[in-house]
Amino acid sequence: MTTTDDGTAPQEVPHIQRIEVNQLQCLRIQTARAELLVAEQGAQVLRYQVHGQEPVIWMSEEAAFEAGNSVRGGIPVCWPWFGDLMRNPPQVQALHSGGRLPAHGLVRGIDWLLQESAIEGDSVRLVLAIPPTTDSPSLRHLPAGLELRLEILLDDRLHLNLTTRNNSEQHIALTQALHSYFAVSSIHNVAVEGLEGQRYIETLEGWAERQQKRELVISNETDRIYLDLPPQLAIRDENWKRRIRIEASGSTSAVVWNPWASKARRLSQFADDAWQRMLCIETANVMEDLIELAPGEAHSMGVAMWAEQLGG
Ligand SMILES: O=P(O)(O)OC[C@H]1O[C@@H](O)[C@H](O)[C@@H](O)[C@@H]1O
Repeated sequence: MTTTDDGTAPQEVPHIQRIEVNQLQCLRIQTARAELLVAEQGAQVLRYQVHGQEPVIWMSEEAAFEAGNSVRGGIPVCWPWFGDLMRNPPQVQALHSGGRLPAHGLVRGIDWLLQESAIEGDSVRLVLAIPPTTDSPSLRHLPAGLELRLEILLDDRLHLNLTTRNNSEQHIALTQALHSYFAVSSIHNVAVEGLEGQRYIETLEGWAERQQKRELVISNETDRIYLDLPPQLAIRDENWKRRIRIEASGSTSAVVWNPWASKARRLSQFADDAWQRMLCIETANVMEDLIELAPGEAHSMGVAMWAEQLGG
């Protein structure tokens, strides 16, 4: 039998393993090509890295992996509202009055339930769902019967698909995001492709509407909501000679965020210089791209991400 350097039997790939990272129960997936780590809390992707390459997804060196707190980095799920509830469309605000109203909604810090895990050839599929709203203290103000699940598929790419099903008896409105923290060689050496000519809301200057003239380069604190987007965006990274492709479905809005130096000092689980190594491009349904569902209706928002060599 072949053994690895530490004398243990090599594990077949793909495989799915349960591990604990500090206080969090996680699923670690290895395929011949890549590694993926997903926390049951928040159904949060914590790591996505193709073997031998720089990580696609950034994780904070100061991440705490604590129960009840969203981890800084990875891909938090924001639902059923994005950002500050008071900045959301009135239909979304109307649904929430009681209980805590934290930024980015209610599901980042709660345990999701693993509903499916399957190895299909060289790929691995997981499905996680929030608990029934009536069972969860944090969700009990939501209409009974509102369901949310995240399907995660790892093949040559990472695919996430977030589905809301309104099995309640009332009309609902929500905003949401897959809050992806991408890893970059240096924020000073990347450009975001695909935003040229698009409308955006500059949240740092009174939520004024602007138009993106050229390709976006980040040169100061950035917190913008882009609207009417085509499905394909990309981060071109000259130092790492790669382009991260980001392909959205069921979404025409995206949030682009980098805190830059001064806000970085005020963020939790975030090193003072970490802003140079990350860039959030968050596939979203926000502002006028909100989701409205009559009883019985469902909506899926997805993102696929992968890295290509520059020039390829
Ligand atoms: O610290 P949090 O709640 O994870 O939010 C981080 C950032 O998330 C981004 O999506 C927002 O646009 C920013 O305004 C916010 O600062």
